[in-house]
Amino acid sequence: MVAMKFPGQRKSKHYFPVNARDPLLQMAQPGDIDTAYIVGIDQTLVDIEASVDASFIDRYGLSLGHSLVIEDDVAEALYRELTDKKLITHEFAGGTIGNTLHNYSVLADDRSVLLGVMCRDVRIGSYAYRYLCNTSSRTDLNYLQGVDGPIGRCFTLISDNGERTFAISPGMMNQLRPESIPEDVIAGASALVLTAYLVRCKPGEPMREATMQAIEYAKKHNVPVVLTLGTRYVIADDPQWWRDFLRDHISIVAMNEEEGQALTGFADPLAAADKALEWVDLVLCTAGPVGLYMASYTEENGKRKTQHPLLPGVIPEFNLYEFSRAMRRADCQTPVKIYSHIAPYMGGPERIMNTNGAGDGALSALLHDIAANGYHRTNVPNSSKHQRIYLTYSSLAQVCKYANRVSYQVLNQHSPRLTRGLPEREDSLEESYWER
Ligand SMILES: Nc1ncnc2c1ncn2[C@@H]1O[C@H](COP(=O)(O)OP(=O)(O)OP(=O)(O)O)[C@@H](O)[C@H]1O
Ligand SMILES: Nc1nc2c(ncn2[C@@H]2O[C@H](CO)[C@@H](O)[C@H]2O)c(=O)[nH]1
Repeated sequence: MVAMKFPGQRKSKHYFPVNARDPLLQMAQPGDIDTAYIVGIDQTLVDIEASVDASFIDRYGLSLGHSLVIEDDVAEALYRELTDKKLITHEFAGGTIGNTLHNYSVLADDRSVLLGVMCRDVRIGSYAYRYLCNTSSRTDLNYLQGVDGPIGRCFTLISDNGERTFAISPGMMNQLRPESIPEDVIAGASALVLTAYLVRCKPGEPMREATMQAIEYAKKHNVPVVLTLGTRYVIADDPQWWRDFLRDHISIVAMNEEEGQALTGFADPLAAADKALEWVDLVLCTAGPVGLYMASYTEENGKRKTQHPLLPGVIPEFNLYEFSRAMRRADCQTPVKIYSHIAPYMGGPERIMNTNGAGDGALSALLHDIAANGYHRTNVPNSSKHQRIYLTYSSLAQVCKYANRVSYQVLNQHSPRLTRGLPEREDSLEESYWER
């Protein structure tokens, strides 16, 4: 069996995946090597990207920056106008969790499992076909539930100012049934990944129940549940409902600063991340050109001081213990909160191709680190790294670096799905660095 690619070396200057050289790992018998994987649920969607003017958004009853579900007749009219005027620029496999799992599999060179629907009979050239062709071969699609109808379409409408507006034509994307959630697949996963979009379905559509079924299995088998928040409007509809949902079901939340504000009332991403720790164990909050923040818990006795400069913020010197590894609060005897921040990698790309999926990319990196921890724990259980039950393999500071690096990679390409893994050697580092 091939070993999973590990997230990075213990060196702070750069962050990229390399094969683990842990001698203990090499001693393990091949039969002992167990794989770690991530499972997620998504609405199976293709992104149909087009550049439009403001009047287009108004004409179809959409709302700028929002992701709205549209009726079939509106979708047909909209699609016809886009094709007639030749406005469609790209068509990709999409869906926020599909993207995240694909990116995870590309980064880890390892298995992820996608749960959702797929057309029972796939026609060559159809959107379903395109979805399958544009998903990593390491993403296991064998558990998809067959449906007799189309997958969803996500019209990704880019305005002159670069703002994206999503119009979702759902097709059969919300027809995933609770019986289609395999308990053993959830039980063996390092994490279950969900999006807030999953609970946005019409009465009678089973997606929400299927999601709740997966959450129930994850809780039963102590698998951390990860939620990414979608857009701020989904949260702003009923912030208290979401706070309760996080408190009751979620270990890890990923959001951008706007979603963070809708959830917590705090516009400052560090304040929002800190507030969210009331409900969950680990927070990833991306903040566009400001970079990203992470917040979590660790054991008082095991906390580690940073060697980086201390940073100012709503919590002074908040990054003091960022060299600590994240833990679930319930696994700490004396939990202490830890925080970290990182500015965009290399100051951000010279030219941003597309910010679509930059946040999802950051989440894939975090998931890779979590799965690497599960992999290492299974294969080297006596390692000092597992004296406590940690959530991440690396320190919060290191995970921030990795997440940030992956976001940069997504910003540098057009599609939200990585076309390849990170380079083994960063061009930005001088030759002597590699000669150690
Ligand atoms: N304008 C920018 N300049 C530099 N870096 C950026 C910029 N926008 C985004 N980034 C990088 O990408 C990361 C994620 O960006 P952002 O906060 O925009 O994600 P998001 O809104 O969740 O994206 P999406 O919902 O499309 O996945 C940031 O943490 C930062 O590292
Ligand atoms: N699952 C899901 N993904 C969405 C929705 N709206 C937008 N996205 C995805 O969000 C991604 C960008 O983060 C795009 O690739 C879209 O496909 C939705 O309602 N559900």
